[in-house]
Amino acid sequence: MAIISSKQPTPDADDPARDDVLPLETANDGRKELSAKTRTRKQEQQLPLKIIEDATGNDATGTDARKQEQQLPLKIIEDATGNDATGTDDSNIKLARSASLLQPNSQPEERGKQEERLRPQRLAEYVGQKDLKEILDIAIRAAKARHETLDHLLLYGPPGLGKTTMSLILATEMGVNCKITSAPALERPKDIVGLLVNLQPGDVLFIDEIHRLNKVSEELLYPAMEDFRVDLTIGQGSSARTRSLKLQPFTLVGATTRVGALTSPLRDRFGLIQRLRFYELDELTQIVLRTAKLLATAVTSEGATEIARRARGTPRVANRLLKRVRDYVQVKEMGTIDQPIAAEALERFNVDPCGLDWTDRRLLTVMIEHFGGGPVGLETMAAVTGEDAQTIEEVYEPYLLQIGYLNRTSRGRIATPAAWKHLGYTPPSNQLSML
Ligand SMILES: Nc1ncnc2c1ncn2[C@@H]1O[C@H](COP(=O)(O)OP(=O)(O)OP(=O)(O)O)[C@@H](O)[C@H]1O
Ligand SMILES: [Mg+2]
Repeated sequence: MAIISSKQPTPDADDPARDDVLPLETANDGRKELSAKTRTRKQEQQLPLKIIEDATGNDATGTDARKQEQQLPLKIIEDATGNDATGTDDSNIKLARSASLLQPNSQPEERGKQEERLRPQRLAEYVGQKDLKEILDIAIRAAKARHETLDHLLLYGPPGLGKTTMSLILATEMGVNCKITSAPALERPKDIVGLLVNLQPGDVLFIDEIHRLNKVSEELLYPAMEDFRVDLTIGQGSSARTRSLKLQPFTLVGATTRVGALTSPLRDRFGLIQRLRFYELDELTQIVLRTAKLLATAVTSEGATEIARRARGTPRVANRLLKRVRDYVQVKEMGTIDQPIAAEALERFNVDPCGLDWTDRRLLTVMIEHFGGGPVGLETMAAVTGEDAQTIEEVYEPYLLQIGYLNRTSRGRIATPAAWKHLGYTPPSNQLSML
């Protein structure tokens, strides 16, 4: 299976051995700057360095930090007390780790061969997403019976829910190759043309982050998707001519976390548009049990459920938590992972029993303490917490909505009584009437 991966590994900010991850201090303007005491010469040249994590959850600390700073809304990992969690102090490192443990975005070490091993290979092995599986099963059977390619498919939903995995499964089920790329790797027209002309009959072309395609690449895709041809302009000025190249029939699978950011001409060219939803507890438990088997790790079903409960409805997080618990059990020579052991290990990593990370908790706490639980507008939340509004909306709110801790109303966001209780507050009696 040909895989063209465009994702570059990012440096690991969690690694305490890294000399470019330094303790931070809060500057007068409330932003974080490197502590003068701990600057090295290398870092002196890079100042100001204040990025620990970008809005996608990827580590942005390092030599590219300034470049990234210009492009992305940024976030600094802080602990629950509002202090930076990036210092050399052990507890701070642990907090920074737990924040990234619960981030659904993939981390560098999750893009290797070992991770590929954990992906289900066939539709029958793919746990959950019942409706999606049914629809795709019918589409696959029909396409196979007619000896045609599958319709183009757009998969959208939060990170880590199985979009890439599903795309690979589709190719396997259809008995074709899957070529994987992502929109940022298709900057120049020749990148996408090169990919398209090299497709074999029936191939699946998977484009991740498809909402980030630039206009030129997107327009090259239109005739490719509709008529399996690509229109090229050869020459310049008055001698310029357009030539059409015929392509092999193929299936485009686009994946995005932001379906609203797709242009409508692109969206309309997909025959199937499917949303992936967060996984239920029993589905995630099955995923943990399956992964444990592949990793030859002994776990009871109660232990698996305990891990699943804290995994934010996301298989990638579930697999990551299982691996951390496995490490813990190995170091402590504990044997089978049962419920108390899983709970103990995850407590040590500061993973909340509901899978909240400290930003989730802070958002809810601010709503409760400063706004009586809401309603409060998104922009106000962003201003008060220092988080980027888009990040709140796309990364944090979906899970809080899913577990019923947050409600969106026309007047703003409301923390539900369940959120009050989870954080140790007593909800006011008028809270229910607000919902
Ligand atoms: N339905 C599932 N059953 C079992 N494991 C799954 C399932 N969905 C995802 N996984 C596991 O979760 C991991 C993440 O899945 P995947 O990479 O497909 O997510 P994604 O939606 O493409 O994420 P991103 O938006 O970050 O690209 C995979 O390594 C896979 O092992
Ligand atoms: Mg993916």
